[in-house]
Amino acid sequence: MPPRISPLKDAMHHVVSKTDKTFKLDVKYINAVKGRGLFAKGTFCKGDFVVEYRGDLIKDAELQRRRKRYHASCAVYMFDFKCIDASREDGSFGRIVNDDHKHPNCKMKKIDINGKPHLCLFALDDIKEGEEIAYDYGGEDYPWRTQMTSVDVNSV
Ligand SMILES: C[S@@+](CC[C@H](N)C(=O)[O-])C[C@H]1O[C@@H](n2cnc3c(N)ncnc32)[C@H](O)[C@@H]1O
Repeated sequence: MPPRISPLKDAMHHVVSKTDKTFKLDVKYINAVKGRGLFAKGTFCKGDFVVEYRGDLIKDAELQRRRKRYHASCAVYMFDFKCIDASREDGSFGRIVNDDHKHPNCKMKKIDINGKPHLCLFALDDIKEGEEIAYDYGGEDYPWRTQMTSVDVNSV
């Protein structure tokens, strides 16, 4: 087996080259509620770098300005730690990752590269082929966390 590349070096490589792991990840349509999701088409080991949440790094004043301008369905793509605005459909994979606050398999971490912060997802556990990539979006009460789907209703 080839030696494992350090997750941080791997993340830096993908951040700098603005590339996603297209050989290990796939975007698939799930359903009308969730929309699309990102799925593993290879395996990941616990700790591995998975994907960058790529977008425009914007300041607070610009964040407030864009929030007023955007429809709610776009505003949810804005990851607010400073703010990464990933609302533009640019074909990148990070913006497709859905929320799972109960059983996330990835964790978002901020890493600084060349003096700029970047948001990257790292595997919390080993991830099997076919698993959906998901992380905990954070504390907000997002509507989908309380809404029951027809799948939930049928299993009650
Ligand atoms: C950053 S986007 C994720 C990608 C999105 N699913 C797509 O198709 O572009 C966030 C949006 O995905 C949906 N979403 C994310 N996690 C979800 C979940 N656990 N259940 C239902 N919808 C979810 C919500 O519509 C949310 O506004």
